[in-house]
Amino acid sequence: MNYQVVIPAAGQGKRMNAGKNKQFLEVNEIPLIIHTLRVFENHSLCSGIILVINKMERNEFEELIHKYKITKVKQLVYGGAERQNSVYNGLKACHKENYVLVHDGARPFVSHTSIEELIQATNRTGAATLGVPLKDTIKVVRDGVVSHTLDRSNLWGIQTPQAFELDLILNAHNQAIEEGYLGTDDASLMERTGQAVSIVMGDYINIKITTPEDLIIAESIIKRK
Ligand SMILES: Nc1ccn([C@@H]2O[C@H](COP(=O)(O)OP(=O)(O)OP(=O)(O)O)[C@@H](O)[C@H]2O)c(=O)n1
Ligand SMILES: C[C@](O)(CO)[C@H](O)COP(=O)(O)O
Repeated sequence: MNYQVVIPAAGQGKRMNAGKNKQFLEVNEIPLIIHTLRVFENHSLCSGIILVINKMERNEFEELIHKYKITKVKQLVYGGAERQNSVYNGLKACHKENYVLVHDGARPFVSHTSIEELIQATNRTGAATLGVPLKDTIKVVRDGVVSHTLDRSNLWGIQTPQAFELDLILNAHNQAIEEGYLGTDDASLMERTGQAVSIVMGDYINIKITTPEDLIIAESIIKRK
């Protein structure tokens, strides 16, 4: 079952504190975004990539796409102030095909196996997300004091890709706009429509490169590949 993927890469990388979009930072001498794009460039089921970028960075992205021969990028779409805005802009550019995946440009280590398991789950429920059971104890904290501890047995760390039937996720985004809801992932918008979202076991190495420490981990992951 072929799919298209929307890759939001229009953030500022504030938590990385690198003075530029973290997508351009190199891991093992290759820009982060190229590591991510190559996953889908090299996946036979991926029919096309919609890359969501900051308008001011178009030249940089075009140069990298050309240099590294990423042929599946079908369109460069401009992002918005929030990740949700960026993803929505990317979804609107998708053509009516089976499934659409939404995957953070800052997650370079997702595997083809995980993607294919995600698509199989989407066949069943119309929506699915990768995730991993949490390993740390999670507590709710208010004003610097622990309020209570959550039952870890039902808590998952959610990753991307997340996969959807295109019409369903577009409807969910439109509903979120009408309700003024801003979520931190796309599955949460689907949940609000009452749509079942399947959870698919991901890999703990499918990390999101967010803070400087993540670059150290990324270098070691790459070296072990
Ligand atoms: N307005 C935004 C915000 C985020 N993203 C993208 O969404 C993914 C996940 O977001 P995050 O890891 O938070 O990236 P940044 O927003 O760049 O990081 P920060 O919050 O530290 O600024 C990233 O690939 C990022 O480029 C986006 O396309 N548009
Ligand atoms: C979508 C996501 O990667 C799932 O864990 C996460 O919510 C993105 O959060 P961010 O703050 O936009 O990086």
